[in-house]
Amino acid sequence: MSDTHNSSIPKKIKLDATSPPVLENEHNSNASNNDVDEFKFSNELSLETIRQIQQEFCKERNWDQYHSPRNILLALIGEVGELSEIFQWKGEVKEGLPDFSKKEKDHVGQEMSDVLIYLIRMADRCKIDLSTAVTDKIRQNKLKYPADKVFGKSQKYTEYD
Ligand SMILES: Nc1ccn([C@H]2C[C@H](O)[C@@H](COP(=O)(O)OP(=O)(O)OP(=O)(O)O)O2)c(=O)n1
Repeated sequence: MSDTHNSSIPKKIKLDATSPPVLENEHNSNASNNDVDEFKFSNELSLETIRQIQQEFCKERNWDQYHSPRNILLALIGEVGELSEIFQWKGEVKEGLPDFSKKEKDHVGQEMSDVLIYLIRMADRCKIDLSTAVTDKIRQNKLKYPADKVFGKSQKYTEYD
């Protein structure tokens, strides 16, 4: 059955060491429904779309001259600092941020967006295809941390036999 016919069926990401990441219907895998989180992002934006929007935003303002890789990196770190500021002094926070006000949670989303926008802009200015880099990195992570070897353990890969 085609993907369109199964759009309401939860999907599981399949990624092995040899093939690119694909979304496959759970019907076609051995995974149980418990493996799929209910929370998910909307499909509004891809990394490439954000790259184009930010490129346009900067062109319209004649800001390319300021957006050197180093300047963008500093701006990115500044935004990570702003994101950290929201969490500082709060101690450990619960998954889903149930104890945050709506205003605080919106603020978290805004600062995360700034971080992502600058990260994508930096990749663009460095001419690094971030989509491909992320795909490669996820593949490396899977090889470095085989599930059967590290299941339930949190050490770095260098600490395993
Ligand atoms: N020279 C700039 C300035 C801004 N932006 C874009 C990318 C970020 O998404 C956002 C950052 O804007 P601000 O520097 O105004 O930072 P904040 O939005 O975090 O505002 P504030 O520092 O008041 O919280 O705008 C950009 O691309 N290049």
